[in-house]
Amino acid sequence: MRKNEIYEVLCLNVTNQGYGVVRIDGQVVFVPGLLKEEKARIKIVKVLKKYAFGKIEELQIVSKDRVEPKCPKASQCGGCCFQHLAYTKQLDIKTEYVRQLFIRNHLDCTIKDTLGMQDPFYYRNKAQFPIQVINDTVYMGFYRPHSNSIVDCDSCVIQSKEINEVYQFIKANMNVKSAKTLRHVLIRSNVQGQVQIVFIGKENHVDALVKKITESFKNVVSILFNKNDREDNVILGDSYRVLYGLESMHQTCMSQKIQLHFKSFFQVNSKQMEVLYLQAIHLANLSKEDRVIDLYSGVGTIGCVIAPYVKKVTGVEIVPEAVENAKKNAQLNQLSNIDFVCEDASIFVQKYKEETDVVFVDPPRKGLSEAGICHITGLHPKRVVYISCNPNTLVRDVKLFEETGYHCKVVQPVDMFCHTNGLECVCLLEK
Ligand SMILES: C[S@@+](CC[C@H](N)C(=O)[O-])C[C@H]1O[C@@H](n2cnc3c(N)ncnc32)[C@H](O)[C@@H]1O
Repeated sequence: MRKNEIYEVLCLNVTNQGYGVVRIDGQVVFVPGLLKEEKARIKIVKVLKKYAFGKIEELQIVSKDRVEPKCPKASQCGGCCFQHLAYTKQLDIKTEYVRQLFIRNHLDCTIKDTLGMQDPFYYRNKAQFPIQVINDTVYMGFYRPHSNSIVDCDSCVIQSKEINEVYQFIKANMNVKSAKTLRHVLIRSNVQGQVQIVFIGKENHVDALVKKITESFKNVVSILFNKNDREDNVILGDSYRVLYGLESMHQTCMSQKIQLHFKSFFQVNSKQMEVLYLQAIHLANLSKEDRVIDLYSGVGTIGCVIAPYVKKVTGVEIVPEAVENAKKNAQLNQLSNIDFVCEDASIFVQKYKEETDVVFVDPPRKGLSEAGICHITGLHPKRVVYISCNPNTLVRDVKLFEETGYHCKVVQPVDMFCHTNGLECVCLLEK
């Protein structure tokens, strides 16, 4: 097989990344956007040792599950790889992906169907728009897949309406001088419709724009400049200046008030966050006698939600601003049985000696370390509830838990990231 060759193919399956899978002379070829049972004329664009990539030239037989993407840029932007597929089928692909992962790893547990959204659009409460200036023209939008070039977008159908409105205003009023010193604009919204904006870059030339924004939008409650002159891909720098309002905004989770610093983590889908945490609480089967550890606690969202049902919660988080928020959130919600520690979670569990009934873990994508798992199981909790945004590291870690005598009973996938390849899972591990 060679680059630029044309083939007529039948799509056998779709991966969790939205790539159609075809076989040509026994070799696997991945074709972005092609759906199961579709026939197409494809062009080979890249040939590697074990597989190749193709692109659709002409669709000859179209799947009944194909839908018109709501976003005109869906096929160019790297954000949504499934907008062309009926939403219920997206959920099936996500469930099947998790099921196959567990089967391949010889893990015998119940994988439930993915819980999706009634309305899977305009759900995100956080967007990071990259900015570039090319030939004195400002480009803002999202990165193309596997690239640093920007697909210029005027709106995004998975971001909240408030984020879209403020983004469009910023884009329309951004001049070349300001844009040249910026890398990203981060915009967050909450369920009350309030908005926080963080301009990220080398120098602050946005004061005039900030004035225009605050004159035009009463719901913008916080604007910051975050200095980032790093050469790598890390979006936020260390130092910042508040340009308007405060450095935190408020969110809510299951009627708990959550103060959120712009550097702190918060689930990007507020509705599905509640679905996920309800599942986690259900699996944890909490009682008033339970002493709970909430590892990777962020701004204390899970801790604050479960505190009324248990004896005591200890949250552990590494980002100092998030821990500050978490302590404030305990006060805001009048919770006296919860405290927060600013420490690396695996170091904390290594030293911790107190009786523990339930451990919640909600780590970043890379999951837990082997030593961390060993120290968690060394506390002999009755139940571990593992929330994960990466099914691959979840499976790896579940295998390690199983080696120590904990058994994974059930995994519940929740679609937090509709139309994209992201997926959140919550699972219960018990002795
Ligand atoms: C997926 S978020 C979960 C946050 C929180 N449970 C929630 O629901 O909002 C992961 C959190 O782990 C924190 N984190 C990352 N590495 C850590 C470590 N080594 N020890 C403790 N916390 C860590 C991050 O700052 C982030 O707040």
